Amino acid sequence: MIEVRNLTKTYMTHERGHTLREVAKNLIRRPMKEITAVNNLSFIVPQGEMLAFLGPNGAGKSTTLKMLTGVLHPTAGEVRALGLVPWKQRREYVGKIGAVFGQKSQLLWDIPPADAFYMNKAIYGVPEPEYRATLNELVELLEVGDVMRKPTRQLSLGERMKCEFIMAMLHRPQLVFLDEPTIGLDMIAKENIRGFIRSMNRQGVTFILTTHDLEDVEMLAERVIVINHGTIVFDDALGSLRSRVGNKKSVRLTTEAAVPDLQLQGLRIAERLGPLEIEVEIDTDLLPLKHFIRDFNDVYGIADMDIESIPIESIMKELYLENAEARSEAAVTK
Ligand SMILES: Nc1ncnc2c1ncn2[C@@H]1O[C@H](COP(=O)(O)OP(=O)(O)OP(=O)(O)O)[C@@H](O)[C@H]1O
Repeated sequence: MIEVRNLTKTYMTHERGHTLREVAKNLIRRPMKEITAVNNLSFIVPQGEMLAFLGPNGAGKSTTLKMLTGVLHPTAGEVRALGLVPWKQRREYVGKIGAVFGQKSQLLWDIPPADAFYMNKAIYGVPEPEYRATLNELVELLEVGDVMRKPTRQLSLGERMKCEFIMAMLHRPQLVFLDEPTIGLDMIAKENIRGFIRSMNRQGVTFILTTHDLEDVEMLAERVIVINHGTIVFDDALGSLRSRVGNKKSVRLTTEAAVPDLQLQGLRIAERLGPLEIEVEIDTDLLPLKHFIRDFNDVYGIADMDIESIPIESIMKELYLENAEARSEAAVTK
């Protein structure tokens, strides 16, 4: 469905200079600097997949998405999506894809979503019976029958996001790009939107999701691609992201005696939350939980304890840091 091969994008920007002298000099002759935002990306997304495309700020996600949606021309490489080259066959391509950007609205502030939907019907040339059937299905799924006739500016953020999804899905796109689709929503609205995405995915719609909300990723994605500095640092099933860091647990403890700074294999003190409260990270392959609990109880007295799997946030942080360390080592050996 989507085939990306050696995709690269470099931007040319003006160098500003750091010192006053440099800034003054650069006013006369502005030297150019090349930034490689996306560096030789290759991956395939099969039809019906729910892919999370993640990375820290500045990793190159938006640049990649802009090329995949046909907004930007790449510097090098190829993309074939739905049988088309996005930036070359843009008109035909946009008729087949959808996009929801949590921070950008496709609705019109002063008119009700119902009217904006009708406008989209005309833009995409959706025949009346198909439009009615799709609209009814989506309105029922998202429960927006009443709200879609109010002016958009009167809607709550949750109601508006549901309408944004209807707007994006009315022409029945086979491929949908989501950028921070649940940003700012409360838990119930988030769950509604996620349920809707899952039900569309069950109908065969492919989703590419970019987000900094890792709960969205855990609730939705089957596969995760992580990029950093424009290159892929991870591409596998969501489950493998967890197993990558081994069998680690996060344990929050309240003890009767203070726990000193320990050097114990398989244990890392992650945070001191109070004089008798700490959070530790345990690699259970090196330090089995039952040994940890027995020994800690004997020495410090466990008054209370909470054990959880390492949150996906920590796994991602580790992945980003690992990559940064590898890059700085490579820079030193150059
Ligand atoms: N139009 C542009 N001109 C010059 N540099 C750019 C331009 N757009 C992006 N960049 C640079 O390219 C790199 C990748 O940016 P991009 O916006 O793709 O990252 P991102 O992963 O989407 O980040 P974020 O999560 O913060 O949105 C950054 O270093 C950014 O400063």
